[in-house]
Amino acid sequence: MTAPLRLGTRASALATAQSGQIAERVRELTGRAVELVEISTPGDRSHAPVAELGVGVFVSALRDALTAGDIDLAVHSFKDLPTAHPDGLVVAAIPLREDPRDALVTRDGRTLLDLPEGARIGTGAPRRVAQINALGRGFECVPIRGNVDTRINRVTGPSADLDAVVLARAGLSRLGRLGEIGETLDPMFMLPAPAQGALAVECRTADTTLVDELARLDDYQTRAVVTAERALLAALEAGCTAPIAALGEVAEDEDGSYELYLRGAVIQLDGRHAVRLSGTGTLPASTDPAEAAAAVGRALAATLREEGAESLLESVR
Ligand SMILES: NCc1[nH]cc(CCC(=O)O)c1CC(=O)O
Repeated sequence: MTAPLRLGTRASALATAQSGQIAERVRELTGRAVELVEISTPGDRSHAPVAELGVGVFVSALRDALTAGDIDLAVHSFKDLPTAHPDGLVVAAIPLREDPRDALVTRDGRTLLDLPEGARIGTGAPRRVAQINALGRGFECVPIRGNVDTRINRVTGPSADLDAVVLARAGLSRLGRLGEIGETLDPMFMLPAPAQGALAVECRTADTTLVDELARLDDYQTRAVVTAERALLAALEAGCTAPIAALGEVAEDEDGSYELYLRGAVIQLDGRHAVRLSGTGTLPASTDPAEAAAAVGRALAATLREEGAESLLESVR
């Protein structure tokens, strides 16, 4: 009888929902018992905007607990992970991604087209603010923080003060709240954050048995697209709070190899200037797609730079 695996999670509803769903998958695939261990992070205790708290604020407490041996695995929202990876830990699985798109929560099923000029939209994420401003519809972006429930309450609660909030559709899906979406936003104008909707299942590199067991949760196509999106972000030397968007998609070729189509955008906060480009590459059929996918991301980052991404980023640094 082996000891149960300890899965560390933040206490928020979203974190416990996604950790619980992964715990269930680990039980199914490995036959091992899994228990959730709540870890409080400075990001949960602070009310400052995420852009001020800095990259990885939600992640380091979980990683410290992993390194210290207090927990055996952790589930992160992949888009919240810093691009640098710590020694001694490995992302052992990237499970099948949820729908990566952003969603607009409104009252009475209103869509973006139904919102009047001057409508107040809650989001503090520079990437979302920049793309809403780029619509040229005269919307006002209002910085907002807190968990999903708090954010939705600003629109539909008793003391609502906003017309809409932008949230990742994936988070709403994991919480069973898709019904509150007024419109899922088209990536043509609201390109998601790199790795949005994907999870990273992390453990200690030295736990080789667990590393192998968790590999059964891995999804090839998700790993490929997420690797490409994150390589683009890393090559632009920017974190998850920069106005950078990326979305990879994969199609299978007749010969069994895969074609990766990657879109990327850097948008100035006021939405007046943006660089939006795409790139493609072929991924090997059977081997690890990571290197080929990362190359597509780096190449697209280089093209974005040539077309002026650097000066757009400079304006927000
Ligand atoms: N930065 C917070 C965060 N990190 C991951 C998600 C949503 C779920 C996901 O992308 O996997 C959210 C909330 C949001 O952006 O609406």
